[in-house]
Amino acid sequence: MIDPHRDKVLILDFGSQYTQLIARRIRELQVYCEIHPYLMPLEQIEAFAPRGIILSGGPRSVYEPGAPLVSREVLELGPPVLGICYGLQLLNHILGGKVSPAASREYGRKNFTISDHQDLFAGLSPHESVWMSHGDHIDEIAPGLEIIGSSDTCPAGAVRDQRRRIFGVQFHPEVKHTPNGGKILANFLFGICGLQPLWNMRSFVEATTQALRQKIGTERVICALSGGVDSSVTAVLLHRAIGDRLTCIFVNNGVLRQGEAEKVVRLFRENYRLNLVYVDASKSFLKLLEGIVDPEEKRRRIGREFIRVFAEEAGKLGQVKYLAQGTLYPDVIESVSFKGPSATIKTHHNVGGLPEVMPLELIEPLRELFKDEVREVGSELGLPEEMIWRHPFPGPGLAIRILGEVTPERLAILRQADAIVLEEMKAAGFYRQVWQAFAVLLPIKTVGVMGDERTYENVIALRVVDSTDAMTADWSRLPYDLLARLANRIINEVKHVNRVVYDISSKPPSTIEWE
Ligand SMILES: Nc1ncnc2c1ncn2[C@@H]1O[C@H](COP(=O)(O)OP(=O)(O)OP(=O)(O)O)[C@@H](O)[C@H]1O
Ligand SMILES: O=c1[nH]c(=O)c2[nH+]cn([C@@H]3O[C@H](COP(=O)(O)O)[C@@H](O)[C@H]3O)c2[nH]1
Ligand SMILES: NC(=O)CC[C@H](N)C(=O)O
Ligand SMILES: [Mg+2]
Repeated sequence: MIDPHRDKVLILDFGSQYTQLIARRIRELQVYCEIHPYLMPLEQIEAFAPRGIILSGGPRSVYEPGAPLVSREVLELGPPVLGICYGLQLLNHILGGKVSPAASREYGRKNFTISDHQDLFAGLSPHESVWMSHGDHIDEIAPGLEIIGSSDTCPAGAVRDQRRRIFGVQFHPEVKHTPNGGKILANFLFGICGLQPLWNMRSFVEATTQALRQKIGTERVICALSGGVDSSVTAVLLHRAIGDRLTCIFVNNGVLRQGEAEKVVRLFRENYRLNLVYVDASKSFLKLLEGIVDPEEKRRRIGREFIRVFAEEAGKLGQVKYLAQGTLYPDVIESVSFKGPSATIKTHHNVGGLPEVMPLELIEPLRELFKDEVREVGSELGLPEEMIWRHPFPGPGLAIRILGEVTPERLAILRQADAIVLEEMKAAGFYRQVWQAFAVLLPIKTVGVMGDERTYENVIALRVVDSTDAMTADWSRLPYDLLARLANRIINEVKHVNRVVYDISSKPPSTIEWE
């Protein structure tokens, strides 16, 4: 078996907003890569054994005191190096050239003239459109470097040293606004570094299954399973590796969607025959939520109860060594990035520090993957489409979509409305096109008229958003007739609702959820 990690690329991060995009593009070209802070020690770089090194862009200027630098040794390790934007300026600086502020800042689409098509620009036209975003430029080119491309205001727009296999571009090949950026990256990876496109989810599944078997040996593993994409793929992958030695714990917290508990249990018990402990703790959760209207207090109570229930169930299982979690690569990057541990990581991302409660070692088989790669793994593993394309659903569930107190009556209203939203979104073919679609029950009543009778009933807000990572989002421009159908069905079919409104706020300044 060929190891999909064999041909890998190291991306040293200098703080560019595009660093993750570089990684995405390389992965799309089927090459494994990792992002590390520019301060990664030389021995660690050597141990990582990259077959190509990319220096990212960054907000600083190389000539400033305290600018982020790497030692010259990094350029002399052996693997070819590609500097992008700040990375190019850095190369030039380290190799003895001069970088200074340009007369005019270049920002946006630019025409770029290519003067050499041998390696980095093989197969490209003499003129290409590229995306620029810089205020500094190469003023004096370092000894050994030659110019292979330029724009009207940036003479040293692309440079190389063929002997030492060092390359640099002032523009950003990783953004879509550089239409042939992918070709340039492919030239670097396949032409210059001589890599092979080994990274695909089939080989990932094979390699990871073996690695998990080796690591876990004869020990036992537990996994908190929500039925969401991340924990489901984690569970199925582990089940494939260690079979019966995996036990999943799925908690019904009383605020799940309509039919969700049954669906998750059926899918995992019947299709995968995996050990699934189903804990119906809905009574205790709902009891704890009685009278609570503050959103943060709802979250805290649900989080604490999750941990209690989980610990109790895990305790019943006896000797367990590992806890599996569906941590993804963006979570990892956020916590190791150039800027240091990020404050934006959501505290809710795992079940809330379970390892502190129980002395378990963590297993995170998806920690190298982006969400779309996780979905592909799910597909390789034969998970049903419905599960793979499921919208994210928060751990505190419907509790944070019922504004005000969570009561059995109000839960029933929201569940039914929510089920209609999902059904109609799927029927109209819009479910997969949007990031999330759900109903929210508002804590107010409004007047309506039904069959000549005055009504005084609840309002449902519809929230449907487009997003790529939930960090920013915009309301989806759904067709009016779909909105009309949603409103009609909800008002007609759900008792105690007489009005539906559509949320047209973007994030920021609003958030996706209402609480
Ligand atoms: N009802 C539940 N029972 C057991 N574990 C749960 C439950 N809800 C959430 N969890 C745990 O909390 C983790 C975080 O939940 P989160 O919603 O962020 O991720 P997910 O459900 O795996 O995927 P998605 O983001 O697609 O919903 C889950 O991966 C799972 O381990
Ligand atoms: O597991 C979770 N526990 C939570 O407490 C929680 N709050 C928000 N979300 C999800 O995170 C994304 C961003 O949501 P917001 O824009 O509302 O912050 C959206 O996808 C939300 O659904 C949660 N997920
Ligand atoms: N985007 C970048 O990498 C910018 C690099 C450098 N700070 C400049 O403005 O030229
Ligand atoms: Mg979830």
